[in-house]
Amino acid sequence: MDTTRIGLDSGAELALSPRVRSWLRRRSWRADDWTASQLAALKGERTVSVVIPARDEEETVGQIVRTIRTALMEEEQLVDDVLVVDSRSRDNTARVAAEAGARVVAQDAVLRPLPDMHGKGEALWKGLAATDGDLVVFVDGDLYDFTAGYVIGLLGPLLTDPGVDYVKGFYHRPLVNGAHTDADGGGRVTELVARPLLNMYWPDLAGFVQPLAGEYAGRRDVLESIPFVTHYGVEVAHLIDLLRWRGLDALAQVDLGMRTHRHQSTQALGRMAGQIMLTVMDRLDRSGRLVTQEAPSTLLAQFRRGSVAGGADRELMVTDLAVRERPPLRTVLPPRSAG
Ligand SMILES: O=c1ccn([C@@H]2O[C@H](COP(=O)(O)OP(=O)(O)O)[C@@H](O)[C@H]2O)c(=O)[nH]1
Ligand SMILES: O=C(O)[C@@H](COP(=O)(O)O)O[C@H]1O[C@H](CO)[C@@H](O)[C@H](O)[C@H]1O
Repeated sequence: MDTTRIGLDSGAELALSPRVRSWLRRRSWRADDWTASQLAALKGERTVSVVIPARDEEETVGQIVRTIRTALMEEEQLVDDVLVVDSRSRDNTARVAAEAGARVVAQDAVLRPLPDMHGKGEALWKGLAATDGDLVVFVDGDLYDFTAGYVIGLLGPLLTDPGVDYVKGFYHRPLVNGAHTDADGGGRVTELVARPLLNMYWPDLAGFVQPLAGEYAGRRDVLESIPFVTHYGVEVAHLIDLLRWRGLDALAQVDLGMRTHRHQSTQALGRMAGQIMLTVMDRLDRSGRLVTQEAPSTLLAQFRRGSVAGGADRELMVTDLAVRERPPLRTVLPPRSAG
């Protein structure tokens, strides 16, 4: 089986650890290595939930839900539940998702007595809590070219290899800016922040093509046993925590082809980068690898063009990037009844 199209140049052959080279060969697949009918037959009694975190995604969430329902719930019975977590949307995300056939929950309505937390990581943790599938697939709600193959590819290793607990998607990520497309310009925070930091401090994760991919899947018992960092720290923390707890071989990746999505502004990505850096520094601190006299500030000052009162031509704005963390869900939920 041609499991991957990732070639290694001579420099990489020498530089990459044998463990990562071996992992790349054994733990990289392609979405078309499986079909929905094959996996539907294989899944047996196991159940599958798809969780879509969505904040102001009325333009794209409906098509994603319809694709999943038609291809993977009606034509094939691979997916049992598709949930959209309405993450304080200010548009018609909830209505569009419901009309497309998704179950919809409001992020802050799940596990109500708990105090609210914020951001994408919170939406995902609440989505995990509001579903019960043995396997859980996370799909961003802002994708323009989502196909059922994303879900099929992510489920493939989990349904065929009991040694795999968690699967990340990877893809080519064009950066679409109006009429101009940079074929591999997407994943800016990945290339500028996450990949360098992971290579520096967790080189075993160097083989992940898209460590921040928003499409990934895992076994519920594993997902309920790890913390979910709020905001945009969630993906990088998952990889670091799972590497430490389950080991590299429990992780895998699948080539999903191409991914285009709604791009955020550079300043928004600056805030995302700050949250990822704070998460990485927290993980370094926890493992005793970061010795500092004082904790890093969580405040980010940014400057944006625009007139403000008094005629200044740029405005200083300050954002508190502090991320928090939800504990493993199993420490919050009552024990599941056996059976
Ligand atoms: O507070 C938030 C922030 C983001 N998202 C969703 O998480 C996904 C990824 O977020 P975003 O597109 O902002 O990140 P990017 O893909 O630009 O890195 C999208 O479906 C968002 O609607 C969310 O549910 N709550
Ligand atoms: O990969 C990235 O650099 C960022 C930004 O992507 P773009 O530069 O807008 O294509 O997108 C990802 O990062 C977020 C933080 O982990 C994830 O939550 C998003 O799902 C993912 O798209």
